[in-house]
Amino acid sequence: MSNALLKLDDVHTYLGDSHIIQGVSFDVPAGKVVALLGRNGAGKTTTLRSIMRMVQPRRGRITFEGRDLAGMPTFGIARAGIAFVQETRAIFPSLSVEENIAIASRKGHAANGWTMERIYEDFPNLAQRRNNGGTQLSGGEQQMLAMARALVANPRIMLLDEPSEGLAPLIVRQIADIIMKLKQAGMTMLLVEQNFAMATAVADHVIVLGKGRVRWSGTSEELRKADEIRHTWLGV
Ligand SMILES: Nc1ncnc2c1ncn2[C@@H]1O[C@H](COP(=O)(O)OP(=O)(O)OP(=O)(O)O)[C@@H](O)[C@H]1O
Repeated sequence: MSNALLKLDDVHTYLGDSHIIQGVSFDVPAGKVVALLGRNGAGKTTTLRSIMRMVQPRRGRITFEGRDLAGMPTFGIARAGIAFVQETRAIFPSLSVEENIAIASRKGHAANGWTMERIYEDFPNLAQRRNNGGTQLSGGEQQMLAMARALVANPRIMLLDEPSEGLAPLIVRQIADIIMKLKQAGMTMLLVEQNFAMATAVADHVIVLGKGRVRWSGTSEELRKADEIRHTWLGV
């Protein structure tokens, strides 16, 4: 596919002696949201960490805009335009909301034009709390701040690791709305989720991962009808 912004081709990753990712291949086309679903331990986070080269795949190729990421350090991959919003949300607790965003700000792909002003328009909760410390935020606000910090680096693609984790349903809906808004603004996203309803509501395409392999892929609509796949690999 010529419009694949990010491409994984037969990726194998080991953690210690365990063969965690066993030949994973998929594409993330520009402007689309691809969801990576699977049970606990299926290898979703390890896939994201392989893309960022926080772990080194032993075999296979990962290309971004046609360029092989092998041998690149994690910071180089981030600078090339891949933003990773980790489950830990990695907020600096001693800094204010505004300072957290400011230090992450970078021109990056300026055409995207994510500035502090634009962040405050799209994340009114953060605007209200701009002078609050990172630790004074709710879980949902911390997730929004983590996403805002990724956006102001003006990436080409965002990797989101379980943004809904630990959040109340109402807040999950707010996060889903933000993801939809980003998609409408043209942002490409690879979304790792446990929340089936949320992920299928926002994704154009779904990859089901099970025991380190791609077990199924298709549209959200198709997955809702694929009862056996859902039961076997997702438990929903
Ligand atoms: N250092 C390690 N050595 C061996 N196995 C590990 C190590 N770290 C994690 N694992 C195992 O790797 C597997 C994949 O983990 P991974 O975090 O990628 O799964 P996941 O699908 O993202 O699940 P989760 O939702 O729990 O993060 C798990 O079974 C985990 O127990």
